[in-house]
Amino acid sequence: MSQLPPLVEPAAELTVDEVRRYSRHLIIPDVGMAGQKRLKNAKVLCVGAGGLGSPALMYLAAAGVGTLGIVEFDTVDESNLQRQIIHGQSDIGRSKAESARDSVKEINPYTEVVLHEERLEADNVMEIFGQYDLIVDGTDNFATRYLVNDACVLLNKPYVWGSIYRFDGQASVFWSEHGPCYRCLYPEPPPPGMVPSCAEGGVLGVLCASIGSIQVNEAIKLLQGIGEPLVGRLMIYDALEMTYRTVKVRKDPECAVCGKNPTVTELIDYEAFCGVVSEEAQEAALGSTITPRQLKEWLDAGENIDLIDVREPGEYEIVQIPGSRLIPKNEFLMGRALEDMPQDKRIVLNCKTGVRSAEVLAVLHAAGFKDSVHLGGGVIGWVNQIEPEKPVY
Ligand SMILES: Nc1ncnc2c1ncn2[C@@H]1O[C@H](COP(=O)(O)OP(=O)(O)OP(=O)(O)O)[C@@H](O)[C@H]1O
Repeated sequence: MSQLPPLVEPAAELTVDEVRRYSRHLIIPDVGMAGQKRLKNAKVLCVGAGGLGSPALMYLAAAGVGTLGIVEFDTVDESNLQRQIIHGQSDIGRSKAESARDSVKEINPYTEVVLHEERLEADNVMEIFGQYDLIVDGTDNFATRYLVNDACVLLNKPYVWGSIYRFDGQASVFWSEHGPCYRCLYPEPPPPGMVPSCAEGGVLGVLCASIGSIQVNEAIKLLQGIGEPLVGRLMIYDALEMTYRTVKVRKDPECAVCGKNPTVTELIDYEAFCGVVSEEAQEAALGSTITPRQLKEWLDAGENIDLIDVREPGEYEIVQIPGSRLIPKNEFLMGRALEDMPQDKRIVLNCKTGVRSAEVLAVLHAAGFKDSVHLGGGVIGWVNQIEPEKPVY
């Protein structure tokens, strides 16, 4: 991919204060006065003010982007602060959108901030995206990614994408007019439960800065029309090995949304498309879900049960239900754990919130362990109702 034309026209002028503020940009030949004026005229939307959205918003603001939109519906949780550096201790419990706006304003009072305090969904995305030149995605779920992608294709907007997990990060720019879209790379979402989220698997806080700042770098290049954008390339970063590499991504002529004969010509139901919980799991959980109080009664009465925790070892180390033993979900999905299942005891599964245990329950029911059950609400529900002195995460 060679250089693309600038996405926005330059603003009429910079004030004396702005010249002082952006002087280290202005003396870069590739940016200069014209480039900085383009940033001033730019309208950039960041979806999510979380791990990726934090550094993205902070650097977009510091760089002098004139208008920053923030779509975010959630509030700041203590467990966010390890990586979501746009929020601080005193923001716990506040709206993330408002907290992010305050930080942006502190970094750069010349940036106009527009808040969209709602969940981005099929029925608001076109109206919101229509107000911006470029979309930076800082979200963490497949339904939103396919939604953002499809809306960007339909509106012909560049989509600056990033993804993080533990020590691994990826970034790319999807822009169907000039290259592939997200669906060309990932035509289908993974089956529910197959790809763990950061909430399940964890994420190194500083990885957000590495990938979020690459997203800002790409946004700035696109707005100004400089350098080689990541259009048609996927950047893969391994923070443990400390390697960056890029691989080519080709436009798929059969792509459902940007191909020659698209089947997706308007927005769809993305929650259903991404199947947050599989149908098998939902079916298995029907009539086979117990409450924390029920489990407590069984444990106190010495019932003949085998309580199996299907989370990851690091999660088990933080907090467990007394008497449980650990067998991570994948051991069931790969079929390895089934051999060790007791024939003479009722199996009770638990995970963090009840999603993963429902997936395993479906596997157990299919393997003939029909009376096995799982704990609705998982270990979080257990701590809240039975052992509130224990930590949650
Ligand atoms: N459809 C959406 N509309 C608006 N904001 C979204 C949407 N989907 C996700 N987000 C926001 O994107 C951010 C993603 O941030 P991050 O991946 O760091 O996760 P988190 O949800 O804050 O943390 P965790 O899942 O670990 O508790 C979150 O603040 C989340 O509320």
